[in-house]
Amino acid sequence: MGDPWLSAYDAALRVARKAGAVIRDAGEKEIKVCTKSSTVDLVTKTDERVEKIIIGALREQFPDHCFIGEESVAKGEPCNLTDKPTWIIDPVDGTTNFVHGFPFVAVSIAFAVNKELEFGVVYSCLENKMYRGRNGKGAFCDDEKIEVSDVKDIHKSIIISEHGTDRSCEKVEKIFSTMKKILCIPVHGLRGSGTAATNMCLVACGAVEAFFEIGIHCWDIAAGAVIVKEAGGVLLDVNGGPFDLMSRRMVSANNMVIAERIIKEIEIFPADRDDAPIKKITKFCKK
Ligand SMILES: O=P(O)(O)O[C@H]1[C@H](O)[C@@H](O)[C@H](O)[C@H](O)[C@@H]1O
Ligand SMILES: [Mg+2]
Repeated sequence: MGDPWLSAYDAALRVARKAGAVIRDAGEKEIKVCTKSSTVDLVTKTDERVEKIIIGALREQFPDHCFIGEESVAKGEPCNLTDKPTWIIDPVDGTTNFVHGFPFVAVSIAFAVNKELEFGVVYSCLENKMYRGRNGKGAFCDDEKIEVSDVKDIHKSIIISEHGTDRSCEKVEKIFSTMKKILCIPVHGLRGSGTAATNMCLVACGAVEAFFEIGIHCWDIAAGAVIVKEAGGVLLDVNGGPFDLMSRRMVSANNMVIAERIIKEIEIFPADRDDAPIKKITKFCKK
């Protein structure tokens, strides 16, 4: 049998580039900002427009496929991963960065069949870097093959995490307590690009050893998960168990030694699963 998902992969690359160009253009103009689940969970017309462009183009070519998109889910569409061919899309990963002109913004498109991720494309559109990975076929940044770092000594590592968009003090305390413990191991440094998709690509290309977060969504990490795995890295749950795309928690690392060392320090807090019963999110826009 040939390569059943090659045309889907090519379509993902094409539409990611197109989406990135729309985001770059929109960043030059005035950006009207609305909020979703909290006052720091930002959304713009560009997020919605780009998601429509991506899903519109893919649906035209693949009318039988299913779609999970960040902005569609916010409007009340289901977020269930079934065995059917399913696209998992974050049109603008790093919306806060986009709004502020902080230069890491990514289009993230993944494709799963039988609940297995087949490929992932992360277009870091302000840097103009196309990261991509296909199951069993390696990971690339533009035309260059990428690999995770070979560092096993946590003391020689850089670790990424993020603060997320839930600012309840209890959670923020746990996030900072975890970060403090990791910093005091000590590691070489802690970083955060503001986009989970880009963070995972930084793990994949060996710039950092690990990225972990609780509270991310499947669309933030699905494409990055393929890229990390294909670059030789590992994906785990924050409790050391198997990675679960819908669980809203993840550790991605260059190897098990680094992953398990970080996991020892992570203070876990609850996050509702992505496939929990649907809650439409009310959007607030200032007049
Ligand atoms: O909402 P977008 O798509 O910009 O993505 C999120 C990031 O990817 C997270 O890592 C990050 O922690 C934030 O939750 C951020 O919202
Ligand atoms: Mg995102």
